[in-house]
Amino acid sequence: MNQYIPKGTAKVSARGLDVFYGDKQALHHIDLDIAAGEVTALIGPSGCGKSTFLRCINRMNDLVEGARVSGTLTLDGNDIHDRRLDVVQLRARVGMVFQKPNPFPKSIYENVAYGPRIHGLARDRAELDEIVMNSLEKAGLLAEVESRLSESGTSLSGGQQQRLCIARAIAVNPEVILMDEPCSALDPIATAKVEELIDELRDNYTIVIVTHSMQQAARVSQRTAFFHLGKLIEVGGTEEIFTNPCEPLTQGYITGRFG
Ligand SMILES: Nc1ncnc2c1ncn2[C@@H]1O[C@H](COP(=O)(O)OP(=O)(O)OP(=O)(O)O)[C@@H](O)[C@H]1O
Repeated sequence: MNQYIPKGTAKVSARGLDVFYGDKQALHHIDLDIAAGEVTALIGPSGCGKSTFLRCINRMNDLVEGARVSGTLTLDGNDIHDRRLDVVQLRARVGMVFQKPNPFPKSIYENVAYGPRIHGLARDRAELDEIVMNSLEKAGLLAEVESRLSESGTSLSGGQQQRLCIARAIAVNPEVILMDEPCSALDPIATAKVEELIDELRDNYTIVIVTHSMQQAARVSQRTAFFHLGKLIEVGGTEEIFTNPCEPLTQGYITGRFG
């Protein structure tokens, strides 16, 4: 198999990762390293386990009744299933952006201020303001919302709401950002803006994105991992995966023979 091992230490590393939902095994013995400062795309047909893998990284599967994970998964070499690990802290280090933009029914300002406030990241209102403004700026949204920070987050367009959710994730200084089909509810222009943003963010964050769009994976990622029926079939440089994959299954998927 085309096994990608990053040159530096992997930011996130899975070894022999199995995930079960009740009796059903959703992931089989996944070995995958995710490098810092890159965008890694997870692709594959519906139900192949992409979202399941993504949700392991911030232990969102803990919230799914009957879900069971075995094998090892590390963040900076530390086991994320260590009993002593604080899951709230883990989810601050590993932020998540979902398929459907899900701003809180609060003001634009409060959407971004919420995380830093509960994590005690600002000493006073001025510091909080600075975090909110910086996060909106990094998410490419500040110019559009600066004059309406007290309006509801839900009053924004879908694309703006998704960038607000990205600002909300950034506000707690994450190291990794997980994105589960972040553009599937957006029109092409909003999608292009989010993709541009992903490219800008990769200098400072490790990004893992699940996408059904191979064009999107090709545009935004440097590494692509192809899953099929709960197994990792192949991982490699994105260009290589899309032009010269090693595995016939990958070839079949990228050429649209199944999926
Ligand atoms: N909460 C759950 N309870 C039971 N089974 C689940 C649950 N979530 C996912 N599964 C099953 O696990 C397998 C992997 O699902 P997952 O959502 O990870 O796949 P996916 O590749 O992200 O699919 P899609 O592209 O359709 O979102 C599927 O067979 C799915 O039915």
